Amino acid sequence: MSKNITAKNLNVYYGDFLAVEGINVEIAKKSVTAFIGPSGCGKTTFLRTLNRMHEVLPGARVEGQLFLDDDDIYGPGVDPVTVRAMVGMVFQRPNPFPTMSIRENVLAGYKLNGARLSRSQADDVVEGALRGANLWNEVKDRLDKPGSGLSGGQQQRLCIARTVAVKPDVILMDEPCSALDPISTLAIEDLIAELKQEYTIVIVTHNMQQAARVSEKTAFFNIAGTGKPGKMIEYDDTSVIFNNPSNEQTERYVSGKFG
Ligand SMILES: Nc1ncnc2c1ncn2[C@@H]1O[C@H](COP(=O)(O)OP(=O)(O)OP(=O)(O)O)[C@@H](O)[C@H]1O
Repeated sequence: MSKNITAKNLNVYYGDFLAVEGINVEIAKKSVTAFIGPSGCGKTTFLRTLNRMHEVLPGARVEGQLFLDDDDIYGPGVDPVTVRAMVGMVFQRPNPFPTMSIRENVLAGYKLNGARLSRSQADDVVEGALRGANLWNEVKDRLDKPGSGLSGGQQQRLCIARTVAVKPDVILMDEPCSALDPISTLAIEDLIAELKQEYTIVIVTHNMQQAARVSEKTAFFNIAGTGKPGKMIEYDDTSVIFNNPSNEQTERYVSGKFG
């Protein structure tokens, strides 16, 4: 249910523009890895290559290899839709489907995949996913009410429930708390700590305290200047990145001297 991620010599383009260059990284299963770095250094771009979301933009492409365990997700004949079922994504703004009920939102992935569930199977999926997202107790009496009627923090947990419902191997989170208040943020951080027991989690965050709180490993990205590609400068245990980084750029960034 959880897979290792390995990138080998990965370059990421928007048309002719090389946005991210030369990524080599191994991310262990059942762990949380944070991507940090200044704006525009390619964190989101690289994150979106991990489930082949990048290529939905016209002209966007990837060079190199990206493995989930031993399978290259960019290998010949691999269906991006299958990859996206294995690698779920949670976005910056909670985005439940506004016309769907809470229950329908949780089941949306099954519907998209064309799976047919009996009523009792669907009930089990809904309860399991909402429990997994620490939302069950708050919504169990209003499953048929619209998902858009929940608070922002609850909506984000609903989006996490929708993601875990289809049992992915990896969960990608792109600044999942940036639109949330501090209490909801802590609820999501607690949830991340629980989810890592089952999933490989990669999170982009601008909040360095958050990276320090939730992740075991941190990757620092940087960019040499406008128009230059973003690079992964240093990747290590989170405690090393924040307390004793080996690269001077990392040290300057985590100590607040730039960015
Ligand atoms: N759709 C796009 N088309 C062309 N270039 C893009 C597109 N999206 C991003 N870029 C460029 O790719 C580079 C990396 O952007 P990206 O959004 O990945 O950075 P980031 O580190 O996630 O930034 P932020 O922290 O501000 O979200 C930037 O130069 C950006 O302008």
